Amino acid sequence: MRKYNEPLPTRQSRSGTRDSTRSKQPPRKFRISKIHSIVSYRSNPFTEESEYLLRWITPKNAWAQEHPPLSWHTLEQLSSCLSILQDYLQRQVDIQSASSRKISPTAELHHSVAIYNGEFVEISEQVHCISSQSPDVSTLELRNIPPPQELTILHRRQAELAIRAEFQRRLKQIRGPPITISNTVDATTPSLKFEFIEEYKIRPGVHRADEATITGCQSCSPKMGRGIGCEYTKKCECLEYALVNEKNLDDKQRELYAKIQETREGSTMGMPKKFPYYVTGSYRNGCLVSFYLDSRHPIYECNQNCACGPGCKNRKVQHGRKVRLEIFKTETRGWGLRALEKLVRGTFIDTYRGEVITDKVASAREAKGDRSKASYLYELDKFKESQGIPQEDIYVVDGQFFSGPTRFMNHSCEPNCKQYTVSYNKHDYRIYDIALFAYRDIEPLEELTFDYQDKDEEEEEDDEMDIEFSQAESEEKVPCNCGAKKCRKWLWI
Ligand SMILES: C[S@@+](CC[C@H](N)C(=O)[O-])C[C@H]1O[C@@H](n2cnc3c(N)ncnc32)[C@H](O)[C@@H]1O
Repeated sequence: MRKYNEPLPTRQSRSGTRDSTRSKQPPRKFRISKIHSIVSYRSNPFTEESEYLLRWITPKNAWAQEHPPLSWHTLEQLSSCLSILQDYLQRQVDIQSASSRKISPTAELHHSVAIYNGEFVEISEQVHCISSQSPDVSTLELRNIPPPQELTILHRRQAELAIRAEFQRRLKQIRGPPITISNTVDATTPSLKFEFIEEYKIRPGVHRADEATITGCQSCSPKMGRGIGCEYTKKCECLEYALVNEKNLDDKQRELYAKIQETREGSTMGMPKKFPYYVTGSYRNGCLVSFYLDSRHPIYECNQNCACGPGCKNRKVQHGRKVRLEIFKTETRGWGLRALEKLVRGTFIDTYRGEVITDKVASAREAKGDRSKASYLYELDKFKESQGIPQEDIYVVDGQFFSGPTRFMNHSCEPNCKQYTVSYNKHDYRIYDIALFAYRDIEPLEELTFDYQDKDEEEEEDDEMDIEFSQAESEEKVPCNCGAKKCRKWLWI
């Protein structure tokens, strides 16, 4: 809990314009409120500190709407709610660039308003403002509210540095090797409304398959063979779901497998399978094998109900990121992601995480958003066709407000990474991990990208035919700035 006991002197009391006869204490019920926004800024002539005028959220009744409480706060005091300051800085930029429109940040306040000192409290991880116990609370006619001064260069810089420091503090809390941030393009920082998470956040209406369906391999043990866990694909019930190793099929199996591929019906159980990861001491140890990199086959890792134990080599993605990453600002694609070390083909980077929401909620969020702004929605539709799942039952991962570093990965039509389905429950077709792997060797500081469309070649050919036809609707589309020779020109076709 954060508290500031010393009430700030108000502008009115310093300038002597406070009209104490009009002083109004807000009704008791308004004493705790969430913060709405910053509506003004001043450079305090006495302390030379920056001070921001905060508007608090008021209940939807006439009195409250007409008398929104406001209070002045220093940058230090805003340290627990810097995303509000970040919004204010962005709004100042927007106002300056909207040359045809004059926007006043206080335009919506038509009446006399209360300006009084507030204190911050954190309730359920959200910052609220409570009115100070000080009697120094007054009302002020709107015309007396100072119009926001233009932020001094020094104060803007101080605010930007405080915002950047907060983002770096959050980066340090992420599990695994360090993640840094770099921006040589401008002074911005990714939104502080965004939070890093380690696991999916399951939202209402989304259900994982029953725990009882999480079956594990029972005949395996931690010390099998060369001590690599589930080495023997014929013995391991998890690896039974792995990709068929065509090289090792006998004639009868080869015939059956060809039929299964043609009709997409039948079972590959009992056929030799391919282990997904390199398991021996080469520099590729732990990397996804080419066999999987080039196929769209899901990876079924061992799970908590398996007898092989945590050291089993059929567990890679579940142990998390092992590479050092950097979030950096690009010239034309917003923020991007790069690795600070060389990645060999098949290296696991990280999963794409977020809130898991229903298709209906995703559509509503999409409709609310601006198409030209960034999209962070990723459909979990890998098994849609094979399992006949209707579109409305598909879940969607939204990485806008909660996610991991891969949420900053941009699209490329010729990407250096690819996304793969990783499942720990063979019987859950609606929730699984989306894991990003290097698709080729990648040099340090090279931007990491993947193809947002993730289509097979056949589908891509269809799309190419569509492009000319659909360019007429180009206003709806987001232009692609990947710069690849074979760029499809639009992000989503
Ligand atoms: C998952 S986010 C990637 C991170 C994003 N650049 C950011 O600053 O937060 C996807 C969004 O990034 C932008 N983007 C990604 N790849 C792009 C590309 N090749 N060309 C233009 N914009 C791109 C688009 O706005 C897209 O909706």
